[in-house]
Amino acid sequence: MELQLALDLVNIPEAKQVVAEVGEHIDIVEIGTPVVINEGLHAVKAIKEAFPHLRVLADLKIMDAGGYEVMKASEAGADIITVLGVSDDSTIKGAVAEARKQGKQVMVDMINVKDIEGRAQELDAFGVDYICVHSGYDHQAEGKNSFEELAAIKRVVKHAKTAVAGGIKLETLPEAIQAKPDLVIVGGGITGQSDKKSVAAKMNQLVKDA
Ligand SMILES: O=C([C@H](O)CO)[C@H](O)[C@H](O)COP(=O)(O)O
Repeated sequence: MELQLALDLVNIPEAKQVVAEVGEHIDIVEIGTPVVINEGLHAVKAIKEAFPHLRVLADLKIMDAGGYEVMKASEAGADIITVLGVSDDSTIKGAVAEARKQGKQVMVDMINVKDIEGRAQELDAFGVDYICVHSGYDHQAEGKNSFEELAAIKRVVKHAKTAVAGGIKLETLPEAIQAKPDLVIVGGGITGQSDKKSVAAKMNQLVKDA
């Protein structure tokens, strides 16, 4: 099991500072959607150049033009690029085809997918690399999490890796890892803490021991 740090509410210099602090305790660093909106793909390039040993995920949440957007994120240095599960099949297939060409990976974000199990089976057949259940900020504000959805995709996904994201904290991590996802994604649970390094180290230990 691996740990991904999501950077959402920072600019490029702040992102570098956080990764410098916790980098030894994470496997993947995510350039979050708000950062991409604010800074563009320069943020992906800057973090990949500064920390070449870490895999970088560009959380573009692609909804259309899958092939083109995966190509641009790949050029910026992203190793993994996100596409929305609610997108058209052709968008997802285009993203996967381009990722294969570029030697990159595609993560599908299942945010707002209604038939989680059915869609996960379809996505698995399209050859996506990761399927991620996710309670976004707005769902988190309503007290939701994705732990049941994780158990649901674990029942049906045969090839893709599984991931879980959305409001995971040190205290809720044991519940998140119960269904044994391949990847746990944590943003505010690390970046919102005063001692980020120690929290990241504890989370990484739990993830690696699971
Ligand atoms: O994808 C995310 C969200 O939609 C904002 O872009 C976050 O990266 C993801 O939810 C993880 O962050 P936390 O919920 O703060 O753990």
